[in-house]
Amino acid sequence: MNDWLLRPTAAIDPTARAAARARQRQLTKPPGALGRLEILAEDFAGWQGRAVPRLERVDVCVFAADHGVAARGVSAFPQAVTGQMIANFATGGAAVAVLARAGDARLTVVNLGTVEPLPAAAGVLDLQLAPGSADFTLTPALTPPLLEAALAAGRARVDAAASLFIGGEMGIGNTTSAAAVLAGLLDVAPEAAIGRGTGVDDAGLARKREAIAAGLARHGGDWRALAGPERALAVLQRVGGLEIAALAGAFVAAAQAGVPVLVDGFITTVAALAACAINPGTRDWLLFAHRSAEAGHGRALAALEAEPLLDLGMRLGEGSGAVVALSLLRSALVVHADMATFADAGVADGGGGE
Ligand SMILES: O=C(O)c1ccc[n+]([C@@H]2O[C@H](COP(=O)([O-])O)[C@@H](O)[C@H]2O)c1
Ligand SMILES: Cc1cc2nc[nH]c2cc1C
Repeated sequence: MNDWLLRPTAAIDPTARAAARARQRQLTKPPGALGRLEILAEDFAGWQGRAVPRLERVDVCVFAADHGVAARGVSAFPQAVTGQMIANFATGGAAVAVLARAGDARLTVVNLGTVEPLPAAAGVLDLQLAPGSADFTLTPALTPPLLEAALAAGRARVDAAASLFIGGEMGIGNTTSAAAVLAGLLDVAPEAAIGRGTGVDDAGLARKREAIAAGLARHGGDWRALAGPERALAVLQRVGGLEIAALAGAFVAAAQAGVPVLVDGFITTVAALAACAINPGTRDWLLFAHRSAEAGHGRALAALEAEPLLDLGMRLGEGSGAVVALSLLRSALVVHADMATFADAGVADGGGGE
């Protein structure tokens, strides 16, 4: 079954982290003057087990799926957009594709299940596990075997040779599913978890709240007595979605493989919250790229004690915010690696500590 999910995550190397910190003090700048960039370099040193870490290969994987709950009128866009955007990722016109190209990251697109099967498209891994998830106001979103297959599909996209994994998602209706997962994991009211997604009006927002309330009323009893991994898996199965589960599986697998993850926006952060509930060691391998404009993201970030790098008012998903933040990581690691030390440059140091 899902035994792999509970296997230990990789260890962080405290010696390499300390060596990176010592190196930061020798670089030609006042101590701490590069702020959070210094911490990022130290984080990567601990993850990579070397004082001078490098971003050699960045993998971006966009997981796409349809959502039965879209039938409740919870999105500003028609369901067909999920499949249409999959093609746009593959042909390179979507934001994340453009950004990945510019940012020297490798993009993979995985279709986990759309209502309309995709025409064969070059560059898409078309798994089509099911025609999307079921409408969770009526039945569980996923069957247990589908949940297992989606988690495994995420795991299969993680390559231990990558220096960084970015998970993206695409799925019309998925802010409703993600909000339901968030509400289920944290036991918060739908109001605290929802936002306008692709831009629903007040009536659409009310339909989202009602759909989530109906989902919680129908399924909440199945998980309320549970805790830890059992609860997270029950929530994902009852009210989640294929791409949310795949992201959670990928995040756990990345932490187990020793590959750090740069988490994107609302849906991916909810998947990260589920991943950490399933396997708490996952948290040590997560960095958070940005604060999405989606109301509800703050709740998920707070639960993970995450302080994202950027706040740009983005709410696109796809992994786009994470690929934007990738340039910050590159800056952090290049100054750490290539700046002159006080000794190299013949610059007088301050003589003291931080
Ligand atoms: O990542 C985010 O923070 C985010 C916030 C709002 C919307 N989205 C994207 O918009 C789609 C879901 O919106 P909706 O309104 O259909 O639920 C889905 O494809 C997501 O990638 C993503
Ligand atoms: C056009 C469009 C692009 C997206 N990318 C991620 N979610 C999306 C939703 C829409 C509607």
